Amino acid sequence: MGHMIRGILDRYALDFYFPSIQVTDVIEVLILTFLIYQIIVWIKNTKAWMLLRGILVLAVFILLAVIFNMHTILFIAENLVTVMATAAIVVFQPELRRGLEKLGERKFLVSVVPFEGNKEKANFSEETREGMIRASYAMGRVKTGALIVVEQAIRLTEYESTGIQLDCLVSSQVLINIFEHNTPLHDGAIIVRGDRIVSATCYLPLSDNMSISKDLGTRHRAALGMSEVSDALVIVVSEETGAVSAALGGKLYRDIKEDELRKMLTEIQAPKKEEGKLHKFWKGRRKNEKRTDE
Ligand SMILES: Nc1ncnc2c1ncn2[C@@H]1O[C@H](COP(=O)(O)OP(=O)(O)OP(=O)(O)O)[C@@H](O)[C@H]1O
Repeated sequence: MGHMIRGILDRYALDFYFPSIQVTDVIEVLILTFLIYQIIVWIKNTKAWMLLRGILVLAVFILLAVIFNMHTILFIAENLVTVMATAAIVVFQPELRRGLEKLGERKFLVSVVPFEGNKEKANFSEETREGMIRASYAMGRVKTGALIVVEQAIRLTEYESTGIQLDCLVSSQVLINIFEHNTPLHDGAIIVRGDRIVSATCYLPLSDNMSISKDLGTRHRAALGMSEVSDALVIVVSEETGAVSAALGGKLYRDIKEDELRKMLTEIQAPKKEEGKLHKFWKGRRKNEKRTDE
């Protein structure tokens, strides 16, 4: 039996080419699979999906031009390839940047490099969350405009530096005071990191989303823009209507109720649930420091 199998193998199998597979080859395949998967997900979730469909339509036209020997179309297509590649990079700069930032995000790193998970993430406490909610709806009732950026894994240092540096615990009173009309800090956005306000009067990038409602002005566009280039949750209170909205992941959730905002704020830092209560209470405070609403 053994002789028979060996005979069959000698006769047929030896004609095949079996490359020797090294460990690095397996790693290479895994890396490529992962990258291709990420690129496909990225394409699906961004404007790049529309670009891809556009490219497919163009490809069909070019194929027809090849089949029917349309030289002029082929000449134009050949010369436009480089220009179009450069244009795509310029048009999709925010998405490309977001994609690269995502690679560096802690959530992603934790799954690949386990020790990253031990690093401190600037989470906020329940008091901070409630302070932000209370202040937002209190400002909404008296139609005071506000823009609150709640930082997550992506550091917003670049935007922080456009404003006035602060270092103070979040409380509803402080927030209401900051956004009070005709005060030096009311214009622009504030950035909240963990339990502290780190900057006020910050300038945020404006979204160029064409589908955003025409009745929304630059405050809402800035909130949406910030959520497109980062993982931050941006709370916006309209000066015109008093409505509270929130922008997250490039989407604007308009005129949301208190409970919805609470849910969003809770969900963005879901892993925090595992932490001890005492740790939550003290995080972000200096020794003997108290909130104004305590
Ligand atoms: N790029 C920006 N970054 C930060 N804040 C901004 C930015 N653009 C506008 N703002 C804030 O928004 C205010 C202007 O709001 P505007 O009335 O244009 O917006 P809106 O979306 O219609 O909001 P509202 O409903 O409150 O009127 C500015 O005074 C400023 O405080």
